[in-house]
Amino acid sequence: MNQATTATGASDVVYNEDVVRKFVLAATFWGVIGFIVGTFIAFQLAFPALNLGLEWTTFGRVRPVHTSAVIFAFGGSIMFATSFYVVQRTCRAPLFGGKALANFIFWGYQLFIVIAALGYVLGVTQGKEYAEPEWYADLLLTVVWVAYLVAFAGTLMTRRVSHIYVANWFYFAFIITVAVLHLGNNITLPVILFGGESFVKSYIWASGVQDAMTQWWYGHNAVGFFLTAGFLGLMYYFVPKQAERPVYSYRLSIIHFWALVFLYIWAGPHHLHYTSLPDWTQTLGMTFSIMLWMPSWGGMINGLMTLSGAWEKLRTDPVLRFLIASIAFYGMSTFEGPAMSIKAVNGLSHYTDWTVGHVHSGALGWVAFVSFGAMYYLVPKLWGRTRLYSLRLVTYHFWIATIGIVLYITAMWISGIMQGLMWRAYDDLGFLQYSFIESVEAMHPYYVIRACGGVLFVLGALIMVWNFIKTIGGDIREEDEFVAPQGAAAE
Ligand code: HEM
Ligand code: HEM
Ligand SMILES: [Cu+2]
Repeated sequence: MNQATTATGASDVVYNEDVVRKFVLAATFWGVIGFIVGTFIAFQLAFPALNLGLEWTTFGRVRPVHTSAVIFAFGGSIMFATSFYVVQRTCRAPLFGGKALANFIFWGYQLFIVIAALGYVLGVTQGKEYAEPEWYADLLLTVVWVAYLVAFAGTLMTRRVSHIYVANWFYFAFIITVAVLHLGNNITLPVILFGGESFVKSYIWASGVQDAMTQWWYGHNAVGFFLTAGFLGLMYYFVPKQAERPVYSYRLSIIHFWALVFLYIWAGPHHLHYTSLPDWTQTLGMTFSIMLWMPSWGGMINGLMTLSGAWEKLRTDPVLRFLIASIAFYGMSTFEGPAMSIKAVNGLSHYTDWTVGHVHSGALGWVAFVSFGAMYYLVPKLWGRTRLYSLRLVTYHFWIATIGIVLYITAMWISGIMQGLMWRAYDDLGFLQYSFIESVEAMHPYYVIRACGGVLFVLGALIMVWNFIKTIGGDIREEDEFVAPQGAAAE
């Protein structure tokens, strides 16, 4: 495998780096927008006056703008950028389909994002979480995604090395599964086909519990394949690269790959505990979720142990620090998830902020951090600079963002468990001890703390933007870090 990770590009192959550059810029842009919108809705929850009394700016409409901006616009652009970069290099082949296909994918995807976000603000939605876009946007995404599959699989098929590096397995599973999920969860009938007045409105084929199960088969595997498998692909390329070490165990990567893709698909019912979903289905979802802990930690161990023999690099390399911290957060949220999938635990955690805390330890700690690490690696390479403008700024970004995450998730753990306990508290006469609004009031301080965590996370991201602007501009800041690596530790 080592030969694959150290591929530097045979001289006769011209890689398409233009599309990678575009997607890196898009990811940076959408990341900042998504984090700012997240911080805005966090303040809305703390101070409802910020709904501004306008339909377009209410929490309910802005929330999906946040979730889609961070998952699909930011996360998606990262996936396109890194998968295109990695597949070309590890296959020593130019991107299949040429510039035209790559540009179609880029602009088609950006168009999809804008159409989807405009719809949310105007009140157009299917009402399915993470699958809010209506049928016309879904169709556009289908075309773009097929083009993505063609470009990626075509590059694999025209590869000039016999071996397929493990990162590509994860990317490929991500592309295929997201296609299946998207098609399965969006089978709808637009009302206009049946003489309805509205162009935008459609109805999902299923209803009731069948619809709920389809939705959470989708939602859970969006986490499993969009936010996990894809980003594991990223990890398998960029961690060995940045650490300059081979992957710890190639065998482990194959075992945990197959275990992960097999188990994830069945775990969706843990989103529907204690609903009208049949009991056996809930238990099945719980069982598979608990088993899922193992392949998840297999990935974590493989990522962390890649550093064995090179741990001291963590002291001097802040980019590596982002990557390794992300793996630690991945391990944490994939421990918390199986715990929350146990019905007795879920009885407390479900509907509370505990879920939101779990989401963001995965989303901020794992997805965003591993992406920042990859972007810091890529930007100097893609723009032909010898190194980043400033490593010290990377260190600042790391610590500011980490404090932001810690504020976010600890506030949510406390408020979530408090919510759960308040809702189930009875007084001596057997009446509920608290009214719902009392539990809402009790959340206020934690919502303020979470919003402050968001401000720090945004601040860190803006530092990154500044670093990118200077790096792309060709500036280099004289810093001790570069001459005497020990300087970073003394900082
Ligand atoms: C500055 C950083 C961020 C802040 C302040 C923030 C804030 C928020 C808030 C306030 C909510 C609504 C919670 C609720 O309804 O009670 C939310 C939901 C969500 N956010 Fe973020 N967010 C941030 C970054 C991210 C990132 C980077 C991702 C993904 C990569 C993400 C993914 C999500 C998801 C999936 C939900 C829905 C959670 C659920 O339904 O349980 N967020 N966020
Ligand atoms: C072994 C791995 C994992 C398991 C078994 C798991 C399990 C769970 C469970 C039980 C819930 C709460 C469902 C509910 O009460 O409504 C949940 C929610 C969630 N988890 Fe995980 N989790 C895992 C890893 C992750 C990771 C790594 C991420 C992010 C990158 C993530 C993102 C989410 C999101 C976005 C939700 C909220 C869905 C919603 O209600 O909108 N999970 N997860
Ligand atoms: Cu799930």
